[in-house]
Order: sequence, then structure tokens, then C-alpha cells
Amino acid sequence: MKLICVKDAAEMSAYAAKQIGDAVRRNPKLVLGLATGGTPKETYRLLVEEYNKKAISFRNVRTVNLDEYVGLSSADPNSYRMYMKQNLFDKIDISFDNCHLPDGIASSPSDACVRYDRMINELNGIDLQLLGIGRNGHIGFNEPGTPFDAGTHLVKLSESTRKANARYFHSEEEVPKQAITMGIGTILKSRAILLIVSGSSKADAMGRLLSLNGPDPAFPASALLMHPDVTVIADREALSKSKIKAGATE
Ligand SMILES: O=P(O)(O)OC[C@H]1O[C@](O)(CO)[C@@H](O)[C@@H]1O
Repeated sequence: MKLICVKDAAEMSAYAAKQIGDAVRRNPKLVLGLATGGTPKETYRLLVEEYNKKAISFRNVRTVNLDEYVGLSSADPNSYRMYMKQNLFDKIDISFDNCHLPDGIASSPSDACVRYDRMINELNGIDLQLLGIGRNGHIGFNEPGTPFDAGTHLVKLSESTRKANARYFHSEEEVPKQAITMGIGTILKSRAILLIVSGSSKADAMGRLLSLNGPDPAFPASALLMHPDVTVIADREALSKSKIKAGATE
């Protein structure tokens, strides 16, 4: 795991946008795994800026998102498809046919999960997966205890995750109780992974991730220790409870 320590969220986003932009320029048909939540928003804005400067094209890029709430249609303002449209897809030259998210309103969520993994296989896997981390160490919506070999599956969201995400809804009760998420097994098959982490609310999670001796299913992000090509970009606040605080290290 390569750790890049940056000053703040702005530096983290700039670094991540540069990594993603360079990957797209190297491979215009990149299969790019995307995340939602607050952390990647500025990264997406910077990628849109690059596109507006004609410094990048997404015409042939294929995207696969980590997760989607169950029960929210793509037109729902809180669906992750809507998030992606508003923050990225509607603002660049990507083809919507190339943008994939789990189907949160499938009549059979379990069939939707099987279809999602099959689709990722048909794309020949994910070249670069962008990840955020939850306060409890979740990646995607893989809550503590998720087996590391799980494929895309239906999850019951933990109370802490529903509380953390309630800020996007009118009330906590409105936050869906279930989601479909790529499994940790699916995520680990990505050829490269970029984890972005910012802010003091992630300091405990980062402290734990950086002090673990090995993978532990009680802390989902620790699965990343098993992957050969993970870059973590974390800011000072996120590293405030870790031993490493400044400079870049490997
Ligand atoms: O970036 P945020 O909003 O802190 O969210 C962290 C993680 O939590 C999720 O939003 C799921 O709760 C992930 O998609 C995201 O990576």
C-alpha cells in the first residue's frame, strides 16, 4: 500500500484527479470504478474542468459504480445514479450506455447482483477503482463482517452508515435500509485502487487501517492490505490519529 500524505481535501482531490486523468489519457477505453459520497465530489469537479479545457475525453471510458441504494429510482435526487449524473456524467462527453450502477429498483435484487458481476467480467474487470472509506471502515457499502471474497450483494446498512448519510436526506428515516454494493471480492479484482480520505471524521478509521498487522473482516478497508496496487491519498486531518503525519511515504 502506497500512502500519499497531503495537506487538505483540495490537495487530495487534485492528486486523485491527476491520477484518474492520466489513466484515461493512457487508456481512453479505461474501465473506471467510481465512488459516491462527499469525498470524491471535488475530484469529479476537477475532471470536468479538465474536460472543459479539452485536456481529456471520456468518450470511450466505461464506468462502474460501487453501490446504489435499494428502492431509489434513477430519477430520485438521492440515488447514486443521480449523484453521478449531477457531479460527472452530465458534464462530460461520456456515453450513458457506458455508465453502470447496480439496479436499485430491480424486482429481484439478487439477480441484479449476479448481473452486475457478470457485466464487470464482460468488461474484462476494473482497471482503476476509486474508493472512499466510511467511519467504520466500510468500502462501498461493505459493512464490518463482510467476507472478503463476496461478490456484488444486497446489504442491510448499519445504523452508523445511515446516520452518516442522513445529511443528504430530509431525515434519517428516509435513508434506505438496504443497498446493493460491489463486494470486497469484486473490488479486490480491480487492477489498481485509489483510496481517498479527508477530514477528522475519518481519523479513527485511518489510524486503524495504518496500524493493522493484516486483513481483518471486522474492518472492511483492511482487505486493501491484500491488494498489490493500492494508493491511499489522505490529508492531515484524516491522518491526525495515525503515526505518519507529514510528507509522502511508501
Ligand atoms: O465520502 P463520504 O461521504 O465520507 O462517504 C464515505 C463512503 O461512504 C459511502 O458514501 C457509503 O456510505 C461510500 O460510497 C463512500 O465511499
